[in-house]
Amino acid sequence: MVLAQLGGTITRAIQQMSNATIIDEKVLNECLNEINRALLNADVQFQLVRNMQNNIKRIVNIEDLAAGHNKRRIIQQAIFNELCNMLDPGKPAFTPKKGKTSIIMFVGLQGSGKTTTCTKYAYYHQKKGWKPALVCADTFRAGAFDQLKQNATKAKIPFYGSYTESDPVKIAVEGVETFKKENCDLIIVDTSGRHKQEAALFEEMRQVSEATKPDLIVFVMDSSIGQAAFDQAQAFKQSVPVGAVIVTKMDGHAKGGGALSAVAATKSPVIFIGTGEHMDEFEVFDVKPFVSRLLGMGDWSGFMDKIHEVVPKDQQPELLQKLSEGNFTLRIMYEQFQHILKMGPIGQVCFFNATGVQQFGIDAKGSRERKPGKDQKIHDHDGLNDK
Ligand SMILES: Nc1nc2c(ncn2[C@@H]2O[C@H](COP(=O)(O)OP(=O)(O)OP(=O)(O)O)[C@@H](O)[C@H]2O)c(=O)[nH]1
Repeated sequence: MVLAQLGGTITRAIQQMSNATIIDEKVLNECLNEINRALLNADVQFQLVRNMQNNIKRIVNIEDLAAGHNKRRIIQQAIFNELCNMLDPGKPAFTPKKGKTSIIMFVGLQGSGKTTTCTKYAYYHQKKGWKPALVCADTFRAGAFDQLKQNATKAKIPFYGSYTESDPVKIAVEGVETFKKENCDLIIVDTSGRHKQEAALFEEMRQVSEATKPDLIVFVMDSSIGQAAFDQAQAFKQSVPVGAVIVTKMDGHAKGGGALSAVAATKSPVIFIGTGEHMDEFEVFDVKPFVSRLLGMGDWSGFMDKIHEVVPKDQQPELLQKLSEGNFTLRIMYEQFQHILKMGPIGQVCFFNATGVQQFGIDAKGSRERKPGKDQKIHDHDGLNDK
């Protein structure tokens, strides 16, 4: 995980600055140069890095700081705030409400992980009591519908798509209408992968968006995209009103800095990160805890969230009751031990998910060839029938 290396380098630069006997302009510049190098190495866009350096210098005016000021803390705080600002466009993404129909459209480059992420997003909400549904409007990649169907079936999420219809707008509209009638509160529309040179495909994406009127358009971005992230993300934003970003493959060897560039290009926040191929390898993204973890400052809120996730909710009051009565038996200890094991290696709990709870696997892409002779539309209510 190269982002962890980035965090390590920034932390070391701050540490070196802290070790200096006197903190003057030269020491500050050395620290900032080191941080800049680390960010550029992690593929963060040059302009963003330069803005960050200028902002910190403007906030931390060494000459003007009186002798009594704790310069180290002020600089540390300024670096922390600037990293947060880079990832925070200042306005939150649209938040769907349980029980009220919301349409969420997923867009992105080929292979960025849209189909996988659509299912993860649906599964995440389904676990929280929502009624999600998936619509496959990807008519470009043969096998996309089979992949979505397979994932949806495993997660028992209703899905809609077609083997023969080649118009994604038609499928998207039909799917959305069908699931609206079924009172689904989260209708997720998966679209084909495309890149900014493909004008026709961009036009098609715009039409799907216009026809389905999504409440939120999510730009799915592979964390390994690197410096190309800014331009690609900007091209998507110029065609459709992207309102949020999901960064995938954060478990790989990607430098991850492209995420910062995508936020800047789309002026939209990162809402989730994908941390593996499996359905539950998906985490809510919060800027401050993320930057805290990046700088090795720990993230206790994330840790507590994880505990709440692995200890079943219905057992929590009973457990608290027993503990408050001083009733701590070997069985309770064994059960809690089992829950803690589900959290995976402790070092990764607060960084990038390694829960080890892999109830459903998501398969790799299906065949690139369409299977002939299948002409029926598929609309499976419980997702269990493999038509
Ligand atoms: N390691 C890892 N792999 C992922 C993650 N998300 C998706 N993948 C894998 O990335 C590959 C591409 O994912 P898809 O969901 O098919 O991507 P797509 O954007 O729908 O692809 P197109 O429809 O061709 O544009 C698959 O092998 C996924 O299993 C992730 O967070 N981590």
